[in-house]
Amino acid sequence: MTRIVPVLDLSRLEQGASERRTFLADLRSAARDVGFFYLAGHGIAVTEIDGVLAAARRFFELPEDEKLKIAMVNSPQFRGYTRTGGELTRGRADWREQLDIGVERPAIAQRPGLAPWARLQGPNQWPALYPDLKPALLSWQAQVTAVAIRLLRAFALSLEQPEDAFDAIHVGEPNHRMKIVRYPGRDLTGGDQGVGAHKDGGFLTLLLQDQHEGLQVEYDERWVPVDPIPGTLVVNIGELLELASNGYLRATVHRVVTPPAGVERLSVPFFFGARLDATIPLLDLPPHLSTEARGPASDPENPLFRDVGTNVLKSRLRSHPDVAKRHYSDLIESGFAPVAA
Ligand SMILES: O=C(O)CCC(=O)C(=O)O
Ligand SMILES: [Fe+2]
Repeated sequence: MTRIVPVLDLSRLEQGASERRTFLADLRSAARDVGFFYLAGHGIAVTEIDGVLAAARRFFELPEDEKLKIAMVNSPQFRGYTRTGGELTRGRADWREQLDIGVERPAIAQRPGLAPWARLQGPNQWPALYPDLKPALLSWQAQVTAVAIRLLRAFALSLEQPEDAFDAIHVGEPNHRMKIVRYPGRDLTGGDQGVGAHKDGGFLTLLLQDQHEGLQVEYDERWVPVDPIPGTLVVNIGELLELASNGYLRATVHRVVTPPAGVERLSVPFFFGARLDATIPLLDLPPHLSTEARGPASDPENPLFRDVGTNVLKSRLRSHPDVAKRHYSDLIESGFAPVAA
């Protein structure tokens, strides 16, 4: 039986012209059909994979008050710790705790006329009691960024575009976000929504999951499990790639179901986005592809904008109303974005 969510081996890109061609065809059909695949052959060492999961585990074992010292609500850049139940998906609480990390850059001094999304640039928050976390997560960030860029180039080729078609959206100031996430077991939570059904907002997501099940993708009007395969990353298409390909590629809805009682699940999603100052291009697809482009399936509750910074800021404000109220009340009062109560 073929898997609904296929496994693709990235090293085939380097195995001669014919292997490369079939890899690109497989990539295109996986991304178009289910929008999710497992990536093998990515070149990231097992020790690195084990290391980032161990670092995540140690962070979550810190005392609650230590984690709360770096609570996300301190950060206008939406970086830091969110306790279980503190994040909303479509207005409902997700039962997971997490630490959000972005690109380490200095904050931009505020002045009149600056775009609202310029406030998203700035430093991360790190736990004083666990100094090794920063190098572990920044090392992971660098490795998955390199894989994401290789994949993005492969996507460009698979859509019969120049290899550098997406360079303008990341070169110089790549923008991405990652998280370490812990889903507590059913005995400790208020429901079964680990994270509610959603699409990812960036270009591509590269997800590392531990050995526990829970991730599911919507396919053919049912939920299909994306159970862990050791050594692989799970890749899914984000809304920006759907938008750039006019819906030829699909940003698929997915969710995480709370683990059974006594089990906790860890994951490390990495969201490769576009520069905040970028505008998403509309690719000029060849006729045999453009006739099959469905147009992006924009969620009416969450409309998409080609202007990346506006898009990112609106979705962050919606997910984290406490940060919105503390740091963005001026924007909310001016009607910039609706925010959950
Ligand atoms: O934890 C996971 O497996 C997936 C998380 C996810 O979909 C997200 O954070 O966007
Ligand atoms: Fe997601």
